[in-house]
Amino acid sequence: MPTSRKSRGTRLPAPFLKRLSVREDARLEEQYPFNLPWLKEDFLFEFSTPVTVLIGENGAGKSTLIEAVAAICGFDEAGGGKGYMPVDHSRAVDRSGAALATILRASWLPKVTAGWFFRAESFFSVARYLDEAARDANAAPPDFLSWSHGEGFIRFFEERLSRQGIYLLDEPESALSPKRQIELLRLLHSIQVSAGAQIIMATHSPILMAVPGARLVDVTRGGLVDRELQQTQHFKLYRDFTEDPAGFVRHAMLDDI
Ligand SMILES: Nc1ncnc2c1ncn2[C@@H]1O[C@H](COP(=O)(O)OP(=O)(O)OP(=O)(O)O)[C@@H](O)[C@H]1O
Repeated sequence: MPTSRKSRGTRLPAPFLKRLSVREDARLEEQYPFNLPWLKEDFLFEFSTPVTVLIGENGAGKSTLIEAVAAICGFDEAGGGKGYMPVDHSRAVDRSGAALATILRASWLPKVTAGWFFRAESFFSVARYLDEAARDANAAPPDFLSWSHGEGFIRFFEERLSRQGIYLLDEPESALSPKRQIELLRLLHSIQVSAGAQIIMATHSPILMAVPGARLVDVTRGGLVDRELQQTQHFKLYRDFTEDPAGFVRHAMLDDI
């Protein structure tokens, strides 16, 4: 992977963010986000691979956890990198991730500040912001918006993920066809192999869950649980669907799934 290592870069391999735990002095209040079911006083998550894939049911708290990591990294909660504010904050931006971050302790080796928080819903604002910033600097704008939504996403990932840093991706599949998801899978695999960057990604896509060597972590009510791809609910559902689409749909109509 072509990594533009600046003098401040590290030679150490990812993962750079090693551990997240609840601070000893934290008080877990009754309201969201402190009442997420897996958030206990002894919550501890150790990152062991360059690519970590978070899975789990809708509402499990994956986005909230990723937003908290974004806040810890100093990234804008609405998406972007350190020091970027691409989204108009005059309209309410949910600060739950930042609230969660206040009770978490993060351990790094080394602390990296480069990276990006990618959210599908703010990609348009982020891409426009990057164009404006480039024009202000008399540079060529990256122009991610002149492509289709999915093509723009992939070009953005190709450009950004080749740099050393920590990258937080929240459901990046949302604009990607299965074929484009395979392109992203290839990129993620190269990062898993080179360890030049750390990726923490929440996804519902079984294709993106299949990054060879990546750690697959299920966010459940009881805690964060390691899984094999074939054990996941997502994989089993898609497998059953592709094996017998008509039978699968018949069962689904009966609310039998
Ligand atoms: N601002 C909020 N106030 C109260 N509850 C919230 C708020 N934002 C999210 N929640 C609740 O917190 C839980 C976790 O939400 P979150 O978006 O982190 O889940 P998720 O695992 O990312 O889900 P999905 O797969 O649908 O994206 C959900 O039950 C949600 O309804």
